Amino acid sequence: MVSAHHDASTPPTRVAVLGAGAWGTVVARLLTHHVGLRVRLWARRPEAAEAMARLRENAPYVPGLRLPESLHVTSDLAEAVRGAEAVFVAVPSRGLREVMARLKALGGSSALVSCAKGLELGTFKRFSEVMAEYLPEAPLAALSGPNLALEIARGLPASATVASLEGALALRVQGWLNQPTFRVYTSGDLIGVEMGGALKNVVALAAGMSDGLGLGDNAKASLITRGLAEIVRLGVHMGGEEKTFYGLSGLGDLVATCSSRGSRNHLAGERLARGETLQDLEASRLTAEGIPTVRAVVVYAQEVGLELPIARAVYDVIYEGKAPQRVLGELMARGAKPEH
Ligand SMILES: NC(=O)C1=CN([C@@H]2O[C@H](COP(=O)(O)OP(=O)(O)OC[C@H]3O[C@@H](n4cnc5c(N)ncnc54)[C@H](O)[C@@H]3O)[C@@H](O)[C@H]2O)C=CC1
Ligand SMILES: O=C(CO)COP(=O)(O)O
Repeated sequence: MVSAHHDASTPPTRVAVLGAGAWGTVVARLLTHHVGLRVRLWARRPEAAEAMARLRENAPYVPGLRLPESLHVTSDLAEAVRGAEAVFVAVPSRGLREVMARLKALGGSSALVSCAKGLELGTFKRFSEVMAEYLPEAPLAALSGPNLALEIARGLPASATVASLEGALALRVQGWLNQPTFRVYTSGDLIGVEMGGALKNVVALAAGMSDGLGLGDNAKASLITRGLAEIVRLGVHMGGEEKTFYGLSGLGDLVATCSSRGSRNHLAGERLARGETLQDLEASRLTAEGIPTVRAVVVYAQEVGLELPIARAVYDVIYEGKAPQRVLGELMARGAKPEH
């Protein structure tokens, strides 16, 4: 692998990645490509950090990915973030507030880069908004795109968008992550990038149900396309720019997640189609961010009077116990209308 240029006379820049699941581990590995960076990866459980440091792999989450010696793995949060110019937050939504509260207690002036995808139930906040509650002074960015972690871990090509209201931060993160197999674009539309990443998971649940029921490629293409219409409707309502939803963090990620057998949201949809319930999915600890997100979306859409039939159908299966076959049938039976 070709390494990014670094002048040996300049001191290294420190960055931290929080969350040593699939995505945090792969983001940390991507960052180690830049020789000017010192990367620390924080794992919540000491035994997980110890095993990763010793074996130089994270077999439970990213089998086969070799962790370079330069990647420092620790379960000590203070050590992970000390002196870091930026902290990449890759914990799933269920751990976000707990981790942010701990970060706040440590103080610090790092920029924060949200790597997670979802919307908070109850507040309907994007994750960068949740982060800002704890560290209001921190410059914020979000990284999102068609980024199935296990493909990137195998060195397969992928691309992503880093969005920030602060152009210099987006450029900085782009410079750290860009490499021959990972092409990074910048954007100033933080809302659009985060909304696209959150909402594609809801459509992926529907696509997984459709695949699980064997409804075919025409049905799935219809769900992806009409799902995109719902993403644009809600995303623009929230303040995102329409064009962002046709970019990597919108359509790009939507296509990847809805078509992939490697997507956990798609898998959750397939399992629901096989008759499994929310309780079954929760018991298996599957990270499928579309599950909490769809609830947040449907509650919010009801409040503001937005029509989001696919999100509603997914919600009805997961939270109302309706049969996937029935709700997908009901989508087809809705009143006839113009496409646009
Ligand atoms: N896996 C992927 O391909 C991608 C995932 N993402 C997003 O990244 C986020 C993390 O997902 P993954 O890494 O895939 O999940 P994962 O299921 O692979 O790993 C989750 C990790 O978070 C840890 N964790 C769980 N609860 C925690 C808590 N309360 N505090 C701290 N750590 C906790 C777990 O121990 C585990 O190490 C999600 O929002 C996901 O949507 C984004 C892009 C790609
Ligand atoms: O966000 C992802 C791909 O970009 C990962 O999707 P899943 O969380 O459904 O696995």
